[in-house]
Amino acid sequence: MPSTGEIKNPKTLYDKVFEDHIVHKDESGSYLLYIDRHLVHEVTSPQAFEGLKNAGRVVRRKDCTLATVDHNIPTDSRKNLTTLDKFIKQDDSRLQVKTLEQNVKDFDVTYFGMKDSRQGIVHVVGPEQGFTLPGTTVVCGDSHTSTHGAFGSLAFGIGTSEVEHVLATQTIIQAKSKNMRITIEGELDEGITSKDLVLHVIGVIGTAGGTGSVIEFAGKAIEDLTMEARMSICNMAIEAGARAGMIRPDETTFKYIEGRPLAPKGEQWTKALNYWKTLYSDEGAKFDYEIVIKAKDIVPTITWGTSPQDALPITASVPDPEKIEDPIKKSGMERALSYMGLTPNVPLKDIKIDKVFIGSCTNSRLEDLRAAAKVVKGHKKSDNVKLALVVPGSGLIKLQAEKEGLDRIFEEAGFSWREAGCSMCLGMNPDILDPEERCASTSNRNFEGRQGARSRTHLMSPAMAAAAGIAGHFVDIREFEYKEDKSQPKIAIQSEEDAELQDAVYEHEKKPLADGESKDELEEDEIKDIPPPDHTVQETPIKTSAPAVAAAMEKFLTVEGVAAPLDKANVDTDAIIPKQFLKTIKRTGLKAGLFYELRFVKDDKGKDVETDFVLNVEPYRSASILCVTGDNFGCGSSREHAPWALKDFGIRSIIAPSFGDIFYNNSFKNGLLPIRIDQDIILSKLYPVATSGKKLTIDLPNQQILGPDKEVLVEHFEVEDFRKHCLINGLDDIGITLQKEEFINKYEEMRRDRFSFLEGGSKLIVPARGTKRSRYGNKAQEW
Ligand SMILES: CC(C)[C@H](C(=O)O)[C@@H](O)C(=O)O
Ligand code: SF4
Repeated sequence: MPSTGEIKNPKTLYDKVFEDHIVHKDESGSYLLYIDRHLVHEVTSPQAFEGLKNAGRVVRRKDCTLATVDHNIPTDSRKNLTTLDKFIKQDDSRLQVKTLEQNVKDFDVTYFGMKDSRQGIVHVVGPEQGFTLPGTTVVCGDSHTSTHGAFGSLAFGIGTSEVEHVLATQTIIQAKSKNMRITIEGELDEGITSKDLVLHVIGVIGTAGGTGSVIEFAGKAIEDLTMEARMSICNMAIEAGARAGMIRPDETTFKYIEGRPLAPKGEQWTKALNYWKTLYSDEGAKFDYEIVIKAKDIVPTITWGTSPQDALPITASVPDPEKIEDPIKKSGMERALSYMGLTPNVPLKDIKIDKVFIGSCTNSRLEDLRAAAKVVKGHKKSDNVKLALVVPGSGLIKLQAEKEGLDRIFEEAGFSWREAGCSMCLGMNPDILDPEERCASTSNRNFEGRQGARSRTHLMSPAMAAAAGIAGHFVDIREFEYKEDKSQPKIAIQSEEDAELQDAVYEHEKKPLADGESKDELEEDEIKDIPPPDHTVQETPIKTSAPAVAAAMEKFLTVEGVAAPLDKANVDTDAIIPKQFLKTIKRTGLKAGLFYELRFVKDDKGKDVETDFVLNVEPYRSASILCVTGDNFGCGSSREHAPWALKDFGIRSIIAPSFGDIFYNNSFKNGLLPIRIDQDIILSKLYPVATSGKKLTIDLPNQQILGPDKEVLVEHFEVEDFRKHCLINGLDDIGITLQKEEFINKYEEMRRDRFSFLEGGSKLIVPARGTKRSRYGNKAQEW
């Protein structure tokens, strides 16, 4: 870090990146931020493109947009892939993929389809291609966009309405988050991975621990990590409830990026590097929260329950609810144990598994596959393990792994080697667990039903998942006996085109850095002052008269209705609307999927039968308010289908102590009002009214909640002025933002100069359409 003496106005890494992207600030404190990189996938984009089409709008910055398919696609061998119609058997999955293919064609967006080796999980593809760069703002209609923060970018998941907003305006409306720093002091012990580290952190701070904050991960243990390991950590920042995770870019970062297809080259590289080296938290910068964890305290960690915070050392036993005093926590633990089919006090190492999943945007990179292959080498999959899937994060990772012979190692051990995609991480494709099957999984979410109806997921590192596949039960990786297999793996033969594409990205694998080599290459004195932006942040008052173009939503003034009581914490969006309902390309008709796993069970004939879940009981079938007692409602996935489903059911407002950030945002975009109220007030004043079946009134103009006799129960609730203004007037954000076009133009003018190394973006990619770069021959891409 360059020593600059005492810094007058010390800033955090987050502050710096945020400030460098402000296009405009209105007097209510709401910011319009410029977005440098927008990743798009098939699940959260159809409704956004449809919105653009209906309004006659175009994609503002095609060069800042990159699309691929990942969630819906089968992971079977693509050797015989001819057409999507034949290859994707599930109708709704095929429709989503084909809809994206049509949209990228109609809007001229760079796209890696299933016949392109560069296709993969969106969060693997961005960094792999050098599209993700330090100091950029990165968004995607996907909660794990936090992954990209490993590069020192400000990267976060958004909902579909925001996807449309970014496509149309290249900006996003944002409030400033809080700054949190988690420092991991000291060095990790041998064999402890970034996955153990992040599971440990979430176990300590909880899934709501980072709510409202951007977490900067710092400390020696983080600095020592590779980029791939750093990505696994930031990937799961969302599981800690954070808006984003960030890590200061350093030599490891620069080395990773250099030479990648979309990385800046020549003079632009030097200019970029000079800027990137200014991206760190200044000494004395103010963090709202500081957490320090000792690296030495981190051991191999796995989850036992249905939330990522249910993490324990592998040496522990299944927790015992009898030892818990807090009644809410106790009943939550009982429910989780019953769902997971676990008995208290059984050592975790004694728990047998049915399946293994090595993959997902958390752990499907080369380093992960190598670690798993090292474990598997020379062993055989245990007989009680029905399936062990290994799913590379991208086609290029698959090729490189095959070049190294990893596929042979897995296959010889009885593991199944697949094509790139999200696979069993959430089972929107054919890879799912059967009911009550237990999986050792390298993914990031162990929610109920996540990998299939009544599936049981345990999160862990790739080495631990691989070892569980060999032993048939969970294993402390430190005790695992590796086999030294002398036989040389058979190396796969690649086509010339594939080899070329892969070299462009993985060439550095051939020449690993010698210790200390990188440090000297980029001297401190190369750091030059980057001129400050030539634009000043402009403030304008909120317009009170709505322009015709902006009026799109139902107005929200007062809502009077029955409030359905929900005595639960950490209600994730997977629970609000399970994955099978995400395959729609419309925003409506989602009522049937709302709380599906809680509202229905199957009878003997496989028909849905209603449970006694609150929304199935009178008078709550017509509830317009949800009164939740526990924290973190709507955590997890960015699926806007959650507010769509709630709205479709008739819910207009949700009261809870706290909310998942993305869900909170998505609600406002759909005329739904989430209200944060202290838990003790909910429990003492609102919940009793809800359980009595009487009505509450939400008065947004006065920011009050009234009881059945119109008595004031909550004197004042908080809501940002801008959001309130939009709800009351039924305003659509895009219309409002487009009125600020002059500011966007001005920002872009500055950006072309100061951040010239970001120009061109995805449009610098060698075109995939009908070129020899197609993986399966020289034919044109299907689209
Ligand atoms: C489909 C998408 C909206 C979702 C997300 O936002 O995370 C998915 O990737 C997930 O992991 O649940
Ligand atoms: S978390 Fe799973 S489903 Fe979501 S993007 Fe990552 S791999 Fe795909």
